[in-house]
Amino acid sequence: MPRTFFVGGNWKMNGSIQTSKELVGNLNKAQLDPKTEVVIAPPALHLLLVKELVESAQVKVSAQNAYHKASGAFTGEISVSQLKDAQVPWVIIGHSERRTLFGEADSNVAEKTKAALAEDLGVILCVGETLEEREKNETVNVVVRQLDAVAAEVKDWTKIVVAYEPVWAIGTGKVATAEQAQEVHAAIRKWATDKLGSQVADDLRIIYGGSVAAKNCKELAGQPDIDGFLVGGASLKPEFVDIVNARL
Ligand SMILES: O=C(CO)COP(=O)(O)O
Repeated sequence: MPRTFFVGGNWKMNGSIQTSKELVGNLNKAQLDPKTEVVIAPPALHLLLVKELVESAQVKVSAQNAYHKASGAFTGEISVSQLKDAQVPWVIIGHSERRTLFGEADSNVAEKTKAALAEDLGVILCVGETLEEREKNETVNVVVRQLDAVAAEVKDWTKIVVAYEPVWAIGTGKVATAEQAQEVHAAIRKWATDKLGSQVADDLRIIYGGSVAAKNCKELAGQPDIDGFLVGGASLKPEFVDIVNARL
């Protein structure tokens, strides 16, 4: 079975009630490639509003983060169980901004992923190297370390989408070339084959994130191991629709 193309829009900490309504309104009006799975991740405060406003069954919502405990004295956090209760079907885990700005270690990412899957959520699991790590030729080692940490806790990867997001490409306008991205995606698929078996590896969606835009998405989408995108800045603009339709 060919892997279903997956395009996520990570709105990060952007927008207001009004702009969220406008973004969903634009998506509701757009012609989306029916073969693409679309998941948008608004700020937590806007998640349920956005979920209510989305008209197409093709478009689902995602949280940008979650805490692994079900409930308790964890001020400011939202649990995976609360996401499940609110019928939010996806969660982004391990985004590099969570890792670098909020101190999330590989072990935190692993326990969050495990907890989210236990609630039957889909997980967009982010991995990727810094510029310094790339320059030291450590890209694949870093990504494998990040994936191994999750694989130590999680055996069933069928509800995980891996997002390869090189940190140096995020929000910088400096997109990885199609060759650079394909090389790492292929290494991730090889890791999955060795660690999880060839069937799981064949089915695993590996998406690319980092300065994806209408102007570069088609070439990236043409690579054999690029199964979609996780889009930041451009997911707040009308061009998000062009990215969803990259394979058309
Ligand atoms: O971090 C990203 C998506 O999660 C990518 O962000 P940009 O598309 O703004 O580079």
